[in-house]
Amino acid sequence: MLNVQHVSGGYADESVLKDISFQVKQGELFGILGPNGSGKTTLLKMISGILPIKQGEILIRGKRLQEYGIKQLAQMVAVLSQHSSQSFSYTVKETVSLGRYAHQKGWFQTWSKEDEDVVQRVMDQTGISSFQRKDIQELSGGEKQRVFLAQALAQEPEILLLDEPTNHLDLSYQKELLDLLKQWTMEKGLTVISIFHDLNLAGLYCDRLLLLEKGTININHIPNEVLQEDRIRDVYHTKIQKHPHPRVAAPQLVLLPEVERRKEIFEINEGMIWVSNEFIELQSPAPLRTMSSGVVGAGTGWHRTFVNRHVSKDYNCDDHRMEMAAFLKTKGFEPSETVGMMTAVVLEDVAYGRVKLDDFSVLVVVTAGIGNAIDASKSERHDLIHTPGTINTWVFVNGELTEEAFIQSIVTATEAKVKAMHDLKVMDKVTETIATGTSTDSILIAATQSGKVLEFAGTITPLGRLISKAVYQCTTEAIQKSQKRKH
Ligand SMILES: Nc1ncnc2c1ncn2[C@@H]1O[C@H](COP(=O)(O)OP(=O)(O)OP(=O)(O)O)[C@@H](O)[C@H]1O
Repeated sequence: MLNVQHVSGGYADESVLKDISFQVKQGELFGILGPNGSGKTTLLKMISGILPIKQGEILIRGKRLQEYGIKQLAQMVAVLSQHSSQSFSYTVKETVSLGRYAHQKGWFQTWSKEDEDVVQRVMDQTGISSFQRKDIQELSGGEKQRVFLAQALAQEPEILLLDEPTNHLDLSYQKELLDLLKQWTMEKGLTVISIFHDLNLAGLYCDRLLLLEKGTININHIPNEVLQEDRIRDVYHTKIQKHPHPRVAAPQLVLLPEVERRKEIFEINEGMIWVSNEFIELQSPAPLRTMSSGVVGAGTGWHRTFVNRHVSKDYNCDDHRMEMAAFLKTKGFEPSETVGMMTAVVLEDVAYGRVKLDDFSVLVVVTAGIGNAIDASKSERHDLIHTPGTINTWVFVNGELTEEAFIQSIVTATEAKVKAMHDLKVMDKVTETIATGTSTDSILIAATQSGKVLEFAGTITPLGRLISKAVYQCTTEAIQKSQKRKH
């Protein structure tokens, strides 16, 4: 659809863009990124024919840009610029209708039924029909933006050029606009080329991204390749971290502030554990980085309160997450800051202990109910019944863990738990073989993310050794206490 070949040019004698080449296919949502002054707007002006090209060619549908007449080009390309403004007093509908100019024939321009239909349709699609009689000067920045988008769409272009289209738009209109553009590219084959300052929106919506750096192309590729930590840091001169979008297969970037919130030096220790009949609680002085399977606070996050709540053996609830969150609130805990688990064991049977090396330490807290113990290798012989007999394992690390170390910590802690069950010969009642856990075991790994960097947590690494030892000992002790209570 669009073919940019070795284009150079800019303003007066100075070449802002140097030897730019890329292609955009029909139906693509193509993003142009780059720091301030890198040449994004200049490139868009060249594609729209506003700014002459010094060297190279721009072809639209195989035909050189210069060979198109003004009206012909306006039927192919519409532009929504960053600072669309008009000084005349027009109504919304009149402003949108100006977009039909390129489609009107002859000297005596007539307003056809088709013109009217198109204007009404694009006003509906952009959600501005309800205020079509209002004066454009009376609208908010976001409303104006949508009117100018409708004007560009009324042109019925094949290529839509946008300079930061989400500027002025609040969160929901940003999403709505981009959803709409994406839909048009997919359903109507509209080609959209848009400048983005928000790298996350670009990563979420664009098929391909062109990253400009000082008037040259740094990379032209799929979002995952363009939005690499090193590349963005080098081009934008700022620290960022890449992480996956939680719902969509798209990369997202987060800024890493130079001035971090005041980091207190603290250590998670046994003195912070508080046990009552109702719950075991540990309050951290600052949020810890967590990975857990808690009823509340599951997945990865930052949490400062940890609660293991006692529930009766016949606890049954349609929405246990909601119920648990409500419980936490009644006890004065903030659910968004809490990892919460449930157990039916008597809480005073908790076992905990801290193990140390010179430069870091690990605190483990375990409650173990084994009435529901299961041999994982034969679990298909069990009915699917969730009972509260559960082993809840908390692992607190006073150190800084990598993502790898978090996951390895879960593996290592699980292996140590299985071995404790094995050595105590905890039986699966159905299969009459040694159990490996219960069907509802839960785990938490929480790290202070300060102090020693702990890259790995496999069983023989320094961190793995401490986790194995503490989890094995605490699980053994907690199981023994629970067995003793039963007899
Ligand atoms: N009308 C102009 N006359 C002369 N130089 C200009 C003109 N407009 C822009 N420039 C220069 O061209 C360079 C690229 O500007 P351009 O507007 O294309 O950057 P941009 O990547 O869109 O930046 P921003 O993110 O700030 O909008 C800048 O150095 C700018 O000073």
